[in-house]
Amino acid sequence: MKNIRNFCIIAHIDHGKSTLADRLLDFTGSVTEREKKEQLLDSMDLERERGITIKSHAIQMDYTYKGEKYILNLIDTPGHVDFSYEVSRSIAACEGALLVVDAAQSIQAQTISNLYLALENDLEIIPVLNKVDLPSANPEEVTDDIVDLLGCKPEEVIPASAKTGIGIEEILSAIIERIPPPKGNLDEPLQALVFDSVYNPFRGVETYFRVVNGAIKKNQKIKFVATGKSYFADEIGTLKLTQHPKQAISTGDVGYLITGIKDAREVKVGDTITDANEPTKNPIGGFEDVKPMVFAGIYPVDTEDFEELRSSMEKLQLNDASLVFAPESSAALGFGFRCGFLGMLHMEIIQERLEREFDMTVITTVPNVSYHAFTRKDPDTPLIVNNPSDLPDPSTIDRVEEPYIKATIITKADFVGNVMSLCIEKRGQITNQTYLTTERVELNFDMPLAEIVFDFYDRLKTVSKGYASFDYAPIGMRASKLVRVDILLNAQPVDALSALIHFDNAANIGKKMCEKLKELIPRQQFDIPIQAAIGSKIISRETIKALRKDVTAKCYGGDISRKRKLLEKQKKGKKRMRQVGNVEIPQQAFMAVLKLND
Ligand SMILES: Nc1nc2c(ncn2[C@@H]2O[C@H](COP(=O)(O)OP(=O)(O)OP(=O)(O)O)[C@@H](O)[C@H]2O)c(=O)[nH]1
Repeated sequence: MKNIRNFCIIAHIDHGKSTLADRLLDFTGSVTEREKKEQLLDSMDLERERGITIKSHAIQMDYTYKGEKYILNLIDTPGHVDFSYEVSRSIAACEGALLVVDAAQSIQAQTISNLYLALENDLEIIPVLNKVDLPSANPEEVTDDIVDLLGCKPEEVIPASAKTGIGIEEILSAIIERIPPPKGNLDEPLQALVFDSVYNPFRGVETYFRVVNGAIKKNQKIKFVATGKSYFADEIGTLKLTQHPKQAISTGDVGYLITGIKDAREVKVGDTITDANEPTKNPIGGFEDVKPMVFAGIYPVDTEDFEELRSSMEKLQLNDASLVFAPESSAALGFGFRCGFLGMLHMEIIQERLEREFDMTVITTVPNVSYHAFTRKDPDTPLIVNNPSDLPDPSTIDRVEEPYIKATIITKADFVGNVMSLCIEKRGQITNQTYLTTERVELNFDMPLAEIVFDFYDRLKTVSKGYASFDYAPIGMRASKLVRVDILLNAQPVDALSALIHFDNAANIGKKMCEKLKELIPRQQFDIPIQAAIGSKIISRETIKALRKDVTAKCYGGDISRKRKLLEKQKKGKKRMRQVGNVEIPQQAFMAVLKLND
């Protein structure tokens, strides 16, 4: 055990976490040339394309230092706020962390939020100043920033380049010298922390764990504490680039477990694995059931594909336990599902996977958060509203609560004014402002989560010319004056376009919605009035003028093949349109509310 080191890499997005991981694997000889791929730890196609690590994995390296053999377990952490609970459990499985900071970008919002998570778990922090090879690098200044942030000595910051290999050996020495070996007792009953799981269509769910006390043995009968279910450990082993089956994994070490579980929901990140016959009395703390934060309706473009969509969603859920869904019906869209996601990125991933892996064409409605409505009749019991159209009659409502977050934004001093105006417009209340240096400022706001879902990232980037980083954490529910704004097309309410909006912004947003929809909905053969309403009160109106649209008119009947081509083209253009009443609505229109400021 004294020769084991468990560590993770924490960094702001793009500061070089994956590249550094690759370099460490290279240097310790954990990868053969043949196995070398550019981003070794990111295995899902989608991840590779997006360049972000969505699912955390672990990898074991052997390294000889001063004549002694060491086992280094690198636990990879996802780099996006949607997956912050998984990050926290990966961090909990380690004794130390490499804090990677880009020498040109310095400290960013995610650097700080991840650092706090690591400090809460008492991790030893090794600061790494990455990308020193860049001409734009500012090593002295950024080292000062790191020293200020951590209160460490300048010589503790390791200058490195994950690209050229500078500093890699120093990092490995620091991992061994500075990170303490795991503590724990081999004679106690088994206690292992689940920090990740991956679905494998052939072998079932692979559970990644860190043994805190005792040992896990092949064929042992084990139990998951939170779910209460027992299984046999069919296979256990350590993770190199491939899996290496073992007879036992002991205190302090990291490994994988295969039990034949076929449903991802049976393995919960943060759960404790113990012996079924001699269970531990102390499950590992910090377990939470992950709760979806963002909801949206997903509907098949072709109403006949509902059952196929259901089976695709069920299959997706088998390997992504954080996806939740329930059937719903919409007057406008027919039968579909109300789905819960960890965040906006998670939602995009699910939508893309439905299309790529299951060949489904779907319509997604405007995402919203989960509200609590309290009625006058029963002002103590919250009614959970995951769909704006489920909000009870306003006359019966006592109050509505919405989820709030604490936002951390780091920007340049020049942009503080812009960022503040944006956050205030988004109903934020500033709670703190700290100058990290004379140039860089950290701002904290309490804000409604719903405002982040709506176009916040893009606006933040624009107002700060790209010089702002952003991270957030939920801080609970707060009462807000929210009203439901409905949209009527041709005098027919389209439930899928309803949104809950703060009373003060309702008139403005209603108006912008109507204008945006006018842009997005193609002209048809009759006038289409677009109205926004609160209850029975119309707050805004636009009209789409009629157009007799005959795409073949230009062809003078001459060339038939050209005519056919045009008709084909028109047919294709119809994909992702939904007929609501007698109006055709394209997919973008359902997301219009997200794009009001374009
Ligand atoms: N010049 C230079 N570029 C680097 C260095 N390390 C990483 N990069 C580049 O920086 C970019 C981001 O690196 P990644 O390793 O993907 O960053 P990451 O932190 O893993 O990013 P996420 O997985 O998206 O969180 C890539 O284009 C790398 O090639 C370095 O030391 N020097």
